Amino acid sequence: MIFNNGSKSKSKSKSKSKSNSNSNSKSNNIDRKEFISHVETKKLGIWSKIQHNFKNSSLYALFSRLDVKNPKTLQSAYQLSLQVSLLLLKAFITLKIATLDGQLVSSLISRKFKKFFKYLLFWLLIGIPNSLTDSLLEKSKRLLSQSIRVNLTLNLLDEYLPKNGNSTIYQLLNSQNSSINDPNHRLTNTVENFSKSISILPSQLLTPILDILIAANHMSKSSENSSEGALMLGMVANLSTLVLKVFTPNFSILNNMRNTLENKFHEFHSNIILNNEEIALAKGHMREIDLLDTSYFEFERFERMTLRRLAIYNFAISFIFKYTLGAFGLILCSVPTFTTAYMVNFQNDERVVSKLSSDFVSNRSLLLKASDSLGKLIQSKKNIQNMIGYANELWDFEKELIDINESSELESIINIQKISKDNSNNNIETPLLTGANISYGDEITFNKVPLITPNGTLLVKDLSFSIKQGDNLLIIGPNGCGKSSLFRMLGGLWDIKDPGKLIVPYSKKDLFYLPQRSYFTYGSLREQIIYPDSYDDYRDKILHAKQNGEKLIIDDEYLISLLHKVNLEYLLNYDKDDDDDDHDDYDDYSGNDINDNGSVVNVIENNNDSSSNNETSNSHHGISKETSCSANCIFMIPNLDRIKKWPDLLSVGEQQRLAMVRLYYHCPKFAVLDECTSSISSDLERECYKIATQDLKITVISVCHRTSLWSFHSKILKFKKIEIENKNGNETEGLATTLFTSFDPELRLKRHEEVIAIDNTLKRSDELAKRLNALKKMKNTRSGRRPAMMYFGEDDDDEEEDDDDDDE
Ligand SMILES: Nc1ncnc2c1ncn2[C@@H]1O[C@H](COP(=O)(O)OP(=O)(O)OP(=O)(O)O)[C@@H](O)[C@H]1O
Repeated sequence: MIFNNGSKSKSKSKSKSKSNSNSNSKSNNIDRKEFISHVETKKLGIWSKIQHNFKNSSLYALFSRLDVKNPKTLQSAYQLSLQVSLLLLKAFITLKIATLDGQLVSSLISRKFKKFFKYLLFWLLIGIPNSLTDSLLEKSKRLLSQSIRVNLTLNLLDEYLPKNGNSTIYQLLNSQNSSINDPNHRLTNTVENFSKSISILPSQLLTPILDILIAANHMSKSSENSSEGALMLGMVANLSTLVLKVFTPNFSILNNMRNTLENKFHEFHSNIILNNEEIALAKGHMREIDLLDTSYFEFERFERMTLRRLAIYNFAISFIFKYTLGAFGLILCSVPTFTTAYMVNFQNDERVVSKLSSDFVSNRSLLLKASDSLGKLIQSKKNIQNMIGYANELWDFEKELIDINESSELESIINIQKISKDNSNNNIETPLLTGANISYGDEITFNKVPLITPNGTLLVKDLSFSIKQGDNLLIIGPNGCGKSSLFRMLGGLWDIKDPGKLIVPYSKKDLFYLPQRSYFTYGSLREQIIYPDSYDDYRDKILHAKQNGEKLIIDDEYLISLLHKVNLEYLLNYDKDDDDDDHDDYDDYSGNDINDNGSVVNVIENNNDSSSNNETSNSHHGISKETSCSANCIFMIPNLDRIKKWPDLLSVGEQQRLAMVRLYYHCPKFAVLDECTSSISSDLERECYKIATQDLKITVISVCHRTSLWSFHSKILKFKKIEIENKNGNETEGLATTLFTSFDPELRLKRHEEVIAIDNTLKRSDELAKRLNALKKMKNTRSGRRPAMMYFGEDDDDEEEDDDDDDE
C-alpha cells in the first residue's frame, strides 16, 4: 500500500498561489521539488518505492514522533507482538480442527466408533485453547488500541497545551493560515478511530494470509495435481479482485466527508449549548432547529448514499469470494476423489473411501475458510484507507501545532540565551513574552508599535506609551478602536511587528489579565480563586512563606478574608443542602473524592500509587506523606472545597467579583483590567479598585467607562478614530490615533462635568431657539388671520387670542 499526501500539499500550495505573488513562487518551488522527487521515485524499484512513499507518509511521521523508550510505546510493541503470537497459535489450532473434522468423518464412514469418540473428545478439548485464544486476541486488540490512543493523546496534548504556556490554541484557532477548526474532534474521535483501525490491522492482514498458506500446504499434501490447482486458484482470485475494483468506493474520501459533515453538526450543537440562555431569551428555537435540521439532513443524505454503496460492495465481496472462489475450491477438493474413482484398478475399498472423505472434508473446510479470508484480506483495504485518512488528519493537526510551538520556542531560546548571557545565570524560567522585538524591564513600554490584527488590518500606526509601577493607566476610546487589541499584544497573542518595540516584566507572575468575563472551571471554590495555580503551587507558596517567616501568608484564611472584602463570603455556604448531590455529580469529573471532613482527596493520585494506602488516605490534592501533616494545615477550610458548576451558578457581577479575588490572590506587579468590573455596583467597584491599587499596590491598566474610577489613575491613553477620505470622496472611519498624557483626575472630572453642563445648556438653548422660531411662525400666521370656519366654536378663537397675548 502506498501512502502519499503529496497531492494534498500540492493543491494546498496551489490555492495559496492565487493569493499573492510571494506565495506563488513558493508554491512553484514546492511543485518543482515534488516533481523532482516524483522523477527520482520513478527510477527506484518497487520495494524502494514503497519504502520511499511510506517514509513520506503521515503514518510514518506520526509514529516517528513517539518516544521509543516511553513505557506506553513499549506497551504497544508488547501488545502487538502478543497479538501476532496469538494469531500464529490460532492458525495452528485451525489446521488441527480441520484435520480433526476429516478424521471424524473418516471414522464415521468406516464405522470405527471408538475412534470417532476419541476424535470427538479431542475436538471438544481443542475448543478450550481455541476459545481462549479468541478471547485473548480480542483483549490484546483492545489493549493495543488503548495504548496507542493514550500515547498519541499525550503526544498531541503536549503540543496543544505546552508546558511553557505558549498560546498555541489561540494561534491555532485564530491564524489565517490554519486549516484546523475542530481540534476537539481530532483529539477525541479521530485518535480513537485511528487507534482502533491500527489495532485490528495485524489480525486483518495476518489471519487471511495464514489461512491461505495453510490451505495451499494441506492440499499439496493430499493431491498430486495441487500445483496446477493452486495456479488456477490464484488466477481466479486475481480476476475476482479486478472485478471487485469496480464496486469498491474510495473509503478514505468517504471518511473525510463524513467527518466534515459530522463536525458541522456538532458545531451547531455546541453553539446552542454555549449560548443557551441568549437563545432561550431571544426565542430563537425555530432558527436553531432550522440550522440543525439542515446540517443533519446533509449528514443523513450522505449516510444513505454511503450505505447504498457499501451494500453493493458487501454483496460483491460476499458473492465473489465466498461463493465463486468457494465453488472453485470445492472443485479442486473433489479432483482427487474423482481421479481416484476413475483409476483403472480402483476398488471400492472402505479404507480408501474413508481416506478420500477425510481429505475432502479437511480440504473443503480449509479452502472455504481461505476463500472467505481472501475476501477479508481485500476488505482490509477499507480499513487501511480509513487509517490513512485518520493518520492524515492527525498529522496535519500535529504538524500545525509543532510549527506554532517551534516558532515561539526558537524566540524563547534566543531570549533566554540573551538573558542568561546578561545575568550569567543558566537556571532561568521561561519569560512572559518572547520575540525579536521584546525586551524586559520593570515597566510596560510600547514604542512605535503598529497595532495590526491577525488578518492584517492596521488599527493604530504607531502606539507609544510607557508606565512604571504606580502609574495606573486609564485607556479610553470608541468601540472597535483597538483597546483590547493592545492587551492581546501585551498578552503575546498577537505579534509585535517592526519597527515596534515592547518592554515587559520578565516573569509571568508580574502581569495578570482580567477580561470582562473571566474563565471559571468546574471545581472547588479554592480552585476558582487560585486559577491558574495548581494545588501544588498553592501549597508550595504557603510552605515557602512559612519557611521564610513572611508576615503575610496567603492561605485559606487569607482567601476567605478576600472573599469578605468583595462581599462574596456567602459562597462558602452556597447551597449547603445540595452539597452531597453536587459532590456525586462532579467527583467523576474532577477525579476527586470527598473525605469525612468534607475535604478533597485526589483519586487519580490514589490509583497511581495503590501500594501506599496509608499515605494516600491522608493525602489531599496529591500531596505526599512527607507533607501530609502540613497539608492538613494548608487546606484548613473545607468549605473552600465545595465543588460546583461555578460558571452556571454565579451572575456576571458575582463572577467579576470572584475574578477580582483571583487578582488579589496572585497580586501581580501589573494588572490589565479590561472592563472587568462593568457589572459590579458603582460603590463596590470603587472598593475593588481601592483594594487593588492602594492596599495591594497593583499597577493597573484599565479600560473602564465609569468616571467614578478615574480617580484611581494617573496616566491616560486616549484612542481617537480619524476620518479618511475614500476614492469617492466620502469620509470613512479608519485608523485610530492615540494620545498618552499624565492625568489629573480631579481637574479632568471638573472639566468633564463642565463640558456636560455646557453641552446641556447648548442643547437647552437650541431647544429654546427652536421654540422661539415656532412661536414666531405661529404669530406670523396669526397676523394674516385665516377666515373663521363654520365648525370652529367661538371659544376656540378666544383661546388662541389669549395665547397670542401670552406670547407677546
Ligand atoms: N482575532 C481577530 N482577528 C481579526 N480582527 C480582530 C480580531 N479581534 C479583534 N479584531 C478587530 O480589531 C478591531 C479592534 O477590536 P478591539 O477588540 O481591540 O476593540 P475595542 O477597542 O476593545 O472595542 P470595545 O470597546 O468594543 O471592546 C475590531 O475591528 C475587531 O473586529
